[in-house]
Amino acid sequence: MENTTIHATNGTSRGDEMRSPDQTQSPPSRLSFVHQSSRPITLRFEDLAYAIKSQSGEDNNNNLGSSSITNMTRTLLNGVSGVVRPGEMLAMLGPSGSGKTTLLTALAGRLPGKVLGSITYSGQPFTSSMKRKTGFVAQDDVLYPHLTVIETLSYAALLRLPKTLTRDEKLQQAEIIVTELGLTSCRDSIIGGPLIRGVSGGERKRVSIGQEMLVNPSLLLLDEPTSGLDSTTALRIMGTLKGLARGGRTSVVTTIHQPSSRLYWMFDKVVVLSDGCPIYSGHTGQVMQYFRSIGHVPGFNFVNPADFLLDLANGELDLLMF
Ligand SMILES: Nc1ncnc2c1ncn2[C@@H]1O[C@H](COP(=O)(O)OP(=O)(O)OP(=O)(O)O)[C@@H](O)[C@H]1O
Repeated sequence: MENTTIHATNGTSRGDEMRSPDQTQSPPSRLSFVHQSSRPITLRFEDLAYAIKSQSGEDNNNNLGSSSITNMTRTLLNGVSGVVRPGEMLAMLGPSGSGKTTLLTALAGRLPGKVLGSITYSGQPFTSSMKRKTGFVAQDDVLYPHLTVIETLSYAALLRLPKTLTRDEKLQQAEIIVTELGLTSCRDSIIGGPLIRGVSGGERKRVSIGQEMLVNPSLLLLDEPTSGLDSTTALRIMGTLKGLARGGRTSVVTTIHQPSSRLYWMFDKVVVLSDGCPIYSGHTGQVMQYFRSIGHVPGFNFVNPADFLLDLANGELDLLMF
């Protein structure tokens, strides 16, 4: 049985789980193909640390243009652990620059240089076979500006779905994704780009997510999937991802900036980062109980635990009563 792992300043762990009613229900979905995942994966990361070498230049003599370069090491992640089982959704929360994207990129096996600690995928290291089972939606997605929404998804379906499906079945999957992600009204609009006006930023983000959902990943990693979206659209997308997680036994990991309370409760687990260090890693339902147990109680009645966590991660301790 899995125990909740909580890393905080004192490293304490707690066991009881509280869940909101929202967490126990998976939204219905019609993603027929993507719900057929037969390769569920447990993602486990333990004590991750990552540092980069940066150079800072300082002019010694401006007239002669000479300068001294100092090599500095900057730690971007330190002691981060967690586990995501098939069907679970994990959120990475923290202030801007706290290391969320770095951690997500590490879990996707895409970080250059050495990541200390251990990352395993059902007990195995990252391999090219694991890469094929992983979907990654980056913060700045790259799409062809001249293709329409349905063309983009149809090409992705034709290129990336297995040969066991007929051409018509593949195209049908693209249509299902269009409906599922609420893209029907812009189905035939071009994606667009800096020079040609196309779909909105939120619609564009949904197309990027759809491209990855199409291929039925065992592990789906998404960087800020809800940024720039209104809360209703954000909830709808997360509902779709939750349906994918539950139905397809996909492990879903996302970075997220400022989730609403309803969005927060859609996640099973959360890792909260502060300057690259975890202040919490475990079940979403246990957060308040855990921080209360170590003396951090919100100064007023927080409706949204995410607000409390972000205050903590930002060092806003004056908002708290001890
Ligand atoms: N290759 C790099 N070289 C120098 N600094 C880097 C590099 N990659 C990341 N950083 C720094 O590491 C820190 C963490 O970056 P990261 O993108 O992981 O943060 P984040 O929590 O995702 O931020 P945001 O919410 O703003 O996207 C930032 O201060 C960033 O500037």
